[in-house]
Amino acid sequence: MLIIDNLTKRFNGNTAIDVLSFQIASGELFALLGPNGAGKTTTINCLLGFLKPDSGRALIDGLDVAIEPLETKRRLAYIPEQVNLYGHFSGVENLAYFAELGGHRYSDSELHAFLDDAGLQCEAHDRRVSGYSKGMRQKVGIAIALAKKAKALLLDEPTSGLDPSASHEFSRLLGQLRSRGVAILMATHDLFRAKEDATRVGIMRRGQLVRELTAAEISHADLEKLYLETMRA
Ligand SMILES: Nc1ncnc2c1ncn2[C@@H]1O[C@H](COP(=O)(O)OP(=O)(O)OP(=O)(O)O)[C@@H](O)[C@H]1O
Repeated sequence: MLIIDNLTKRFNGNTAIDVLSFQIASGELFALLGPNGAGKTTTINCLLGFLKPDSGRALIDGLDVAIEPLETKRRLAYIPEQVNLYGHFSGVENLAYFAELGGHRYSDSELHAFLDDAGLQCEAHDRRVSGYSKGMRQKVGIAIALAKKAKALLLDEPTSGLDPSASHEFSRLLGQLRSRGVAILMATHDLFRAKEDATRVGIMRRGQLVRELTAAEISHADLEKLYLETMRA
């Protein structure tokens, strides 16, 4: 479970997040849409504990990020637009390192099994990550989420720059994480993936959640129309 509770964040007097509240249950994927500067990344940074909110709370698995920063980080996995891995280490070495930071130590065969589950081709497991594509790096990110047994996953524009098959494969992996009970927050500009992958879709504007809908109840065309109308309002 992931909770944003009346969160407000200002930068030099400018309000980036304005009394924002929403909840994401275990096994749910909430897609957060909104124009550049709407406050999506700032929301994620508050959940990660990278930014301290001016008021309100961010909770992960019932724990307040501001009060228990280390424990909440252990329960979280984060996949930004470019997954940061150590380029001179292999996929399996990166996974071992990040899993251990999350308090989990695995055997070599267990680590390879996580990479297999995340769809990374066998021949790449022991290769240096510096030669990986964006999609391959994301698979290591998914493997880290699996190995950490993360309760919540934060994604910031994960499908930008992925080709259609990599994007489709990525959404299949998100489905797997959902079925394991992970609560997923995905900030995105990709209306198609939001409609396809999310249980709920939120539209943010000027730091506020101005629309919230159930993905299954809206068509692709209507979501786009609603988004554009919300931007014009
Ligand atoms: N570190 C910072 N210092 C000052 N202002 C910031 C900082 N981070 C974000 N902002 C401001 O907060 C507002 C929200 O930015 P944010 O990056 O959260 O938007 P976003 O919805 O993620 O946008 P995008 O779709 O472009 O990624 C913007 O006005 C931005 O300029």
